[in-house]
This record gives sequence, C-alpha cells and structure tokens, in this order.
Amino acid sequence: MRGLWTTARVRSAEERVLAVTPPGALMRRAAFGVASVALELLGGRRRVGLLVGAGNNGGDALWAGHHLRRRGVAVFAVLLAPERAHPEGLAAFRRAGGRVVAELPPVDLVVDGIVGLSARGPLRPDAAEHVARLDAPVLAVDLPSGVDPDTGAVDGPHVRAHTTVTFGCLKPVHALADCGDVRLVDLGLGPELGGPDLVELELDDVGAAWPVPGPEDDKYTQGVTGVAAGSATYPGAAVLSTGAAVLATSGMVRYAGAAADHVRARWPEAVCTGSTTDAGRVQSWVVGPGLGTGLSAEAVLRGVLEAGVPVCADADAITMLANNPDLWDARDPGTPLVLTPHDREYERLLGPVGPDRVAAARRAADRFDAVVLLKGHTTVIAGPDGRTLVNRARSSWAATAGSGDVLSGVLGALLAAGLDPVLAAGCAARAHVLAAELAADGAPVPASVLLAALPDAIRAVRPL
Ligand SMILES: NC(=O)C1=CN([C@@H]2O[C@H](COP(=O)(O)OP(=O)(O)OC[C@H]3O[C@@H](n4cnc5c(N)ncnc54)[C@H](OP(=O)(O)O)[C@@H]3O)[C@@H](O)[C@H]2O)[C@@H](O)CC1
Ligand SMILES: [K+]
Repeated sequence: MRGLWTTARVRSAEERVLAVTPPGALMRRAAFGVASVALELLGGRRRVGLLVGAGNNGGDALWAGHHLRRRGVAVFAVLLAPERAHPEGLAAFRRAGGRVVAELPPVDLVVDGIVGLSARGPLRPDAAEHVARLDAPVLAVDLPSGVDPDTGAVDGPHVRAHTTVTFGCLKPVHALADCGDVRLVDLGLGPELGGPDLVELELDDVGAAWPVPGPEDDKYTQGVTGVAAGSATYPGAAVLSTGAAVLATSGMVRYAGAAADHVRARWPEAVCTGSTTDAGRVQSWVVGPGLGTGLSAEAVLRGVLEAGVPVCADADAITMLANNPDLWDARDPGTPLVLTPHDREYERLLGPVGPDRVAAARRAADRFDAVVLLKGHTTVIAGPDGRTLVNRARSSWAATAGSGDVLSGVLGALLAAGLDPVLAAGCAARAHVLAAELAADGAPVPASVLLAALPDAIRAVRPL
C-alpha cells in the first residue's frame, strides 16, 4: 500500500522535523535528490534549464542547479520572481557558476521549480509562456506546477512532467494527476506523519486479498454472486457482468433476468433464471448494468436491496436510485452497499462532481452510508467510515463501452467472497485496470477482450 498525505499534514510534519534539523538541511537533501535524478535522466548530456518560482520549490531547483554545476553540467535559470527567489539557493547557484537568463536556451532537461506545495490554481501567464516554449523533458520538483497538490485538479496551463521528484511522502497529486514517473526522497518525516489521508493499493495488496479456495472449499463456501443485469435490449451487459463474476473467483454465479438465454450460451457454468425472485440464495448481488429503469427494473432493484446481502449497484440501478429516492427505503440498513457511478451518474445522485473528486466521493459515501467507487481515469473509492482508496489508470484503454459491466461483476464476486467492501472495490478497480493494460498492449481493448484478460490479471497479482 502506498500512503498519500495532504499538504496540511505534510506541512505540520515538516515543521516538527525542521525544528530539530539544522537550517537548510531538508532543502539540501531534497535538492540533492532532484540533482541525482536529473543526472540519471541526462544520461551524459550536459545542459539543464531551471524555471524558478518565488518560494522554496524554486529554492530546491536552485540548490539542485548548484549540485549539477559541481558535476560539470551547464545550468541556466529563469527567475520568475527575481526579487523573491530563494536567497541562499540563488547565491549557491551563482557561486557554482550557474547563469541567470531571461529565457532558456536549448537544453536537454528542464527542472520545474515554479511552485510546489503552496500552489494555487493554474500557472500564471508569465510562467505559462515559458512552459509553452519548452521542448525538453521536464523534471518536476515535488509536483508539476499548475496542478493542485491536494486534488490533482488542472484548470488551465500546467507543466507536463516526464518525472517528478517528491520529498518526505507522496501527496494526493501523485495519485490523482499525471506526474510522470514519481520518485520519493526520504526526509525522515515518517514518524511525524501519522496515518495517510489516501491509500493506493499496490499489486501485492490486491494479490494478498484475492480469495483463493482452500482444500475444504466448495462452490458455495467461495460465495455465490447474483447478477441482476441486462435486458432484452441490452443482453451484452448481462453477459459481461456475469462473465466477470465467473472469472473473478471460483464461487458460483447465478444470473437472474431477461438475458438468461444469452448468458447461458456464453457462460454455461452460470446458473440462470428469468427472475431474481426464483434465483436461489446468493451472498451478494450485482444490480443495474443494462437493466433499464422501468417499473420492472425498479422491482428488481427493490428486491435486491431488501435481500440482506451486500449489493453492488451500478449503472441503471444508480439512475433509478437518483430518480426515485423512495427506493432507498428498501435497503437493508445492516448490509453493505457499493455504488459505482461515473461522473454523470454521480451528478444525478448529488450534483456535479467538481474539481475535488476525493471530496465528491466522500460526500456521497457519507450521504448514502455506502462505499462509493467514483469511476474515472483515477478511480476514487470512499467508505462511509472515511477510508479512501485511489487507483490511477496508466492508460485510458479501459474507458470503453461495457468496461463498467466487467468491473461490477468482479466487485460483486469479491463481495460474495466476503471481502471488506472498501477493499473489494479497491481490488476490483486495480484488477480491472491491470486486465485492460494486459489486454490492450498498445491497441484498443473492447470490454469482452478486457474480460478475457481477467485471469491473466489475477495470475499477475497472486503471490507465486
Ligand atoms: N518546508 C520544508 O521543509 C521543505 C520544503 N520543500 C520545498 O518547498 C516547497 C514549498 O515551498 P513554499 O511553501 O515556499 O511555496 P512554493 O510552493 O514554492 O510556492 C511559492 C509561491 O508561489 C506562488 N504561487 C502560488 N500558486 C502559483 C501558481 N499557480 N503559479 C505560480 N506561482 C504560484 C505563491 O506566492 P504568491 O505569488 O501568491 O505570493 C507561493 O507562495 C515544497 O513544494 C518543496 O519543493 C523542500 O525543500 C523540502 C523541505
Ligand atoms: K514544481
């Protein structure tokens, strides 16, 4: 698991460490880390440009420039606020033979020290002009300037980083926005940080949590997943969601709905019926994909919410809950509910997501006493207890029709297996992204191909 800490938490930890550290020591350690990564990226080339802002982020860049000069690199610095540039950093940079220039000459690498943890809003016009002219890869100091450190929101000109070197700990921006390759320099903040605000699951965590049958297990003890999805108009959603549940765990899958013939033809191992009322016992329900929003779909949703087992409510189920709030009353309050909205579905429930996706997911989790998996390039999962997981896609290949149906089936199977619902959502999202990456391999990946890559994804995360 990788923890991420908000800027307020980082600052208070830094203050306590600064109080017991010689002046300037943390910045020099940070800058040494930046210079080391710069040398690695330069790979023998010898010209670096610095974009230096008004604060300590610029100070890091200037000290890094000082270290690079000492290694024989030619370093040029544009000072965006010359009168406020970090005094000791600037003096050290000049002493080492660094050159202050009005505009960067051609260089092999640019160090972005425009703004760091104190960033607010997009790049200001003068910084934006310098950034727009760059044609060398950018090494961002702490975070790419112009991106919000706590929300990852981008609302105008910003730096696109090839690599980001950050200090002390990861911040939300590193999971919520594209920071390129992220490197962490230790500043000894660890003991002062406390528990993280956000957590990103790593593949090992997913592998450790994935249900594996033991010698005593049979098809029932692994958890039976019920899928109430699809319709005569949208049978494909039922086939994808059921298939994902079939492939995700070795528990049994029951399908109930109007697409039973289609599901049976593709997944003979699923037990299919026409209606949820005669589906038999399950340990979780997936409800919504391709289900429709008419009266019969509402009756299905109501029945599933009353069933007393964990429910993953996706797609049309979310729209129905938004359109007809009476449906919430059907919910068994003692059993977990996972909602998996994309932004438009979220908007139907609670209004616009807004730039702070973590806050939006937490708002919904709190309001509905549910686990909320807010889909997007970065998926945010918030539990009603405040736990929050983030999962960043490394590509956008999974953003394809039917991909959400696959996710809901995986999630339902993990709920049926008894996983904690926040962990189930996190593992499902991570495995889904991995399956998309494995299947895509640089080309578009239809949902049925993503689905077929699930076993490879599970194999890849499982410990040997
Ligand atoms: N503390 C420590 O121990 C350590 C700190 N370290 C380093 O310090 C960094 C934090 O430094 P910091 O707090 O001095 O502020 P920083 O981010 O450089 O901003 C400077 C000023 O920029 C301005 N500004 C705001 N938004 C802007 C925008 N969009 N575009 C342009 N300008 C914008 C705004 O000033 P304003 O003009 O609004 O008055 C703001 O005050 C941290 O990220 C890390 O790199 C490391 O050395 C490790 C040890
Ligand atoms: K920066």
